[in-house]
Amino acid sequence: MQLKVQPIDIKVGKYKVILNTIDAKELGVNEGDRVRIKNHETLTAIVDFTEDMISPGMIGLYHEVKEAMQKEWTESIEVFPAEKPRSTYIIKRVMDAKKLSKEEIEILVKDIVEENLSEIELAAFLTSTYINDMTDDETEWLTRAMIDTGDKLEFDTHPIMDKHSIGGVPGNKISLLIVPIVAANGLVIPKTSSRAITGAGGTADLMEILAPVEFDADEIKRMTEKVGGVLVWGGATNIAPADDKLIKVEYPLSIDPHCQMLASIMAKKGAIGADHVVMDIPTGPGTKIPNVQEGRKLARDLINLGDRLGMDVDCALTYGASPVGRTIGPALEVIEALKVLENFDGPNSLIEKSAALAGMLLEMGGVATKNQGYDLAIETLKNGKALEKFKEIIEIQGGNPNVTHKDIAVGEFTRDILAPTNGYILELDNKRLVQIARIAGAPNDKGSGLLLHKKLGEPIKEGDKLFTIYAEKEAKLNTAFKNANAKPPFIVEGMLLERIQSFKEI
Ligand SMILES: O=P(O)(O)OC[C@H]1O[C@H](OP(=O)(O)O)[C@H](O)[C@@H]1O
Ligand SMILES: O=c1cc[nH]c(=O)[nH]1
Repeated sequence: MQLKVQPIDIKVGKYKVILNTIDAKELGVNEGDRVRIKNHETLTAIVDFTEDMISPGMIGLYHEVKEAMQKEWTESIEVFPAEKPRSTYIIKRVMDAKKLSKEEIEILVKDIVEENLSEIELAAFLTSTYINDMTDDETEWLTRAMIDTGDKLEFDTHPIMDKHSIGGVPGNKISLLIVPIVAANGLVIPKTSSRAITGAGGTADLMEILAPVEFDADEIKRMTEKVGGVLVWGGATNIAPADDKLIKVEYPLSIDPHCQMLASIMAKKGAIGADHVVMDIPTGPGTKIPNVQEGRKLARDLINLGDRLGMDVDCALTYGASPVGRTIGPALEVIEALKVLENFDGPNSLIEKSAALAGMLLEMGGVATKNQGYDLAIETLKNGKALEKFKEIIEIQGGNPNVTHKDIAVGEFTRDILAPTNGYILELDNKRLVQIARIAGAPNDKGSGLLLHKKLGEPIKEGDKLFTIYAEKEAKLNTAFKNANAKPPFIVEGMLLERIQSFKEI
């Protein structure tokens, strides 16, 4: 069918076109099917429908298709129905709990990277792997395919250190302390991070407040060679490019399937050529890993995958039953991290966790002797060397190295949630805290989030502040406030939990 071209300057992240339903019917294609479009070159695109936006006889070309055809622009093009990519049949096999071959996984990852799959197909793939986990072999092939479809970093110097958290605990701003501690001790740590997946602020969302985080592989190498470390967003690089495309679909589903998590993390480590990696596995109710047994199992899987890829991986099962520190959401978390770096002033949970993991890396990298890493990490925070290094990292990434915690802007709209009664904080629901912070606008509104005044086990009096919600927009604040009151993320109880009476005849 010959159709007249109508450019639509909207970026949709893949090759997509939009057809009037009348033409679509005549072509015999349904929404989500593929068409091949031909001017001088041929390109396959996913079909959207409209009844009124595009008239019959026309075809709307979204930005990516328009760009691809720009070289040899024509006013009309030929459109044919096309086969779906082979990956869609491979995804069906995953839905049916069938095991995939190495070749099938390579085809699938290539199609993900080349944007040949729709969000629906990607969601089906992710949901299927959430239900039917992959085998060790499949996970290794998935990881290798993710590494091989992107750029790789090769440093002349070794060892290359790295750290990664599986996420799932709110307020986990520890990378902002660990990377400078490790680099300040002469080790090399080119850290790439994701944005939030199930949380209200990923490391990349936090770091972006202090400096740009979008760099390509060559820039990451150059900056790391200069100052020993970086904190950048993996999604902006072409390092393991399938990763961010999958994470974008995981985010609205709030899922992080086991095999995807392993591949996502280890592909980023493999692509930067990491020799020694420390993995943070927050464990406890309301996290991705509910108990220590599950945590140990994941640790074994990560160590095993590291071994298959030639990396030395140590895992830290960390306390995850309540947030790290007292802040959730990008700006609030950055302030808390900067205060520790500037004055060694901050919650124990944040300082202890960061020093413990940094200490493991210092030992693995051979700059601290066994069991001395933690002390060296604390010393590096106290003597200001970590702050000095962090400033170098901020500067090389294009931020202001003289920034202090006082410069970080938080949301101007705030409301306090108060304790309904005297008692103790008996429960602190991680998932609800994240939900409330997200409703308030985090992570995209960087100044939105929560400041916790009380944590698990702490005593509280009726009317005391439990936590403060920060938001950049008043409407979001009010919705978050209502949501927090409707289903509070805390349970406050007196010491007498419940009175159970003996059976008495009255
Ligand atoms: O949003 P949830 O699922 O909590 O986890 C995502 C966060 O966890 C990891 O942290 P890091 O890069 O090791 O600092 C990711 O990179 C990301 O920042
Ligand atoms: O980088 C990360 C962290 C947690 N889970 C993932 O899938 N990727």
